[in-house]
Amino acid sequence: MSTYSHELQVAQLAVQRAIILTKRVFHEKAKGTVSKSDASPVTIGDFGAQALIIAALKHNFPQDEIVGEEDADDLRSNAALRDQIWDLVKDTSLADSKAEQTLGGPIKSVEAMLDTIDLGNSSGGAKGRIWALDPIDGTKGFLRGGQYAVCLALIVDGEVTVGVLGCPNLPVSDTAKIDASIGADQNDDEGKGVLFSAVLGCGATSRPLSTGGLTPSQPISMAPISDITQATFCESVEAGHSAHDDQAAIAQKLGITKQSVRMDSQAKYASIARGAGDLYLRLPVSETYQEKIWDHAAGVVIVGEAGGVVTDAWGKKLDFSLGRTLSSNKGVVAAPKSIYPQIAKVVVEVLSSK
Ligand SMILES: Nc1ncnc2c1ncn2[C@@H]1O[C@H](COP(=O)(O)OS(=O)(=O)O)[C@@H](OP(=O)(O)O)[C@H]1O
Ligand SMILES: [Mg+2]
Ligand SMILES: [Mg+2]
Ligand SMILES: [Mg+2]
Repeated sequence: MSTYSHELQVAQLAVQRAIILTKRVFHEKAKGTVSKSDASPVTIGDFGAQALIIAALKHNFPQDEIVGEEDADDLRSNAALRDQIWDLVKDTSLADSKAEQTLGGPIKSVEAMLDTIDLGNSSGGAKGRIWALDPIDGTKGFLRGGQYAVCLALIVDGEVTVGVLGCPNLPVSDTAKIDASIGADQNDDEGKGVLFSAVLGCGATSRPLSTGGLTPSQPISMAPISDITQATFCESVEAGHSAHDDQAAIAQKLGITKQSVRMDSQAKYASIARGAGDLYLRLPVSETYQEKIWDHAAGVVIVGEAGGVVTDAWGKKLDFSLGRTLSSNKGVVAAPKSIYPQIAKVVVEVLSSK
């Protein structure tokens, strides 16, 4: 077995199992949405997915720390919400019993579920093995039936080493370039659901999501691009998450004529890594907002291994060793190696002229 192959397998199966739950929430349930202290939404899907993934990590790697987006505070004071989540978590399992066994089987009790969610409370840092978990990235996209991703990455001594992104609403087929329709409501599951993975130094892959064991994978790589004016660039749906006006100015300066593709979540990183798009621009809207490590860790290693470069808006490598946030970085620029320098120069020009 190569280094990190067990970590990769557990992460892939754990993400795959969590997506069984998030899809059940989307199709069968009231979403149980509550507002967090920063006014952002969280649903029973986010809590349930965090519980299932942390249980799988703790079963296999009991010593590892976990930086998870959610905590169980709201559930300890809201029995109805807690019971709704437990109802889903207790009988969500992979259809392949060997794969389910690898993840340690079901969580034992509702109390154990709350404690498991709270194991995502690591403060992160520069030493040792730390998992970064976003149980639903793009919660707003999830709620509106757009793109969302279940995101898990292993950071070793501050370096993102393993990354897995489960994107239930991306098309399995990657032959077409993405366009505006990709970010819109996904009305059915037909032909959708992709699991992206990478291990540092070992390349990036994708495979169709399944509800059992892992399906065969294929290598992915960014699209070769020589004429930047033909690039497809991705950005957030929410204007509050990245500066659409600065991004439009950058695109214009680069001579990009195509309309940007707006989609929620790290599905943006996944889409450029498989060559369905070319660039991802995420310029800061606020002086004070610090990007969260779970919003980027998996995407960064997947794009890096697919032949891309990811930095912040000023060309600095994203530093995952400083805790739960990327406190020394502002914004994100992700692009194929060949055109990154051209883009980075224009990003700095636009930001400096403000
Ligand atoms: N002000 C601000 N600036 C930048 N980023 C922010 C901000 N506020 C929230 N967030 C984080 O954005 C995550 C959603 O990812 P995207 O921005 O790619 O999606 S979206 O298109 O805007 O919905 C979202 O992740 P989830 O909470 O997991 O959905 C947030 O962590
Ligand atoms: Mg959130
Ligand atoms: Mg997120
Ligand atoms: Mg989230």
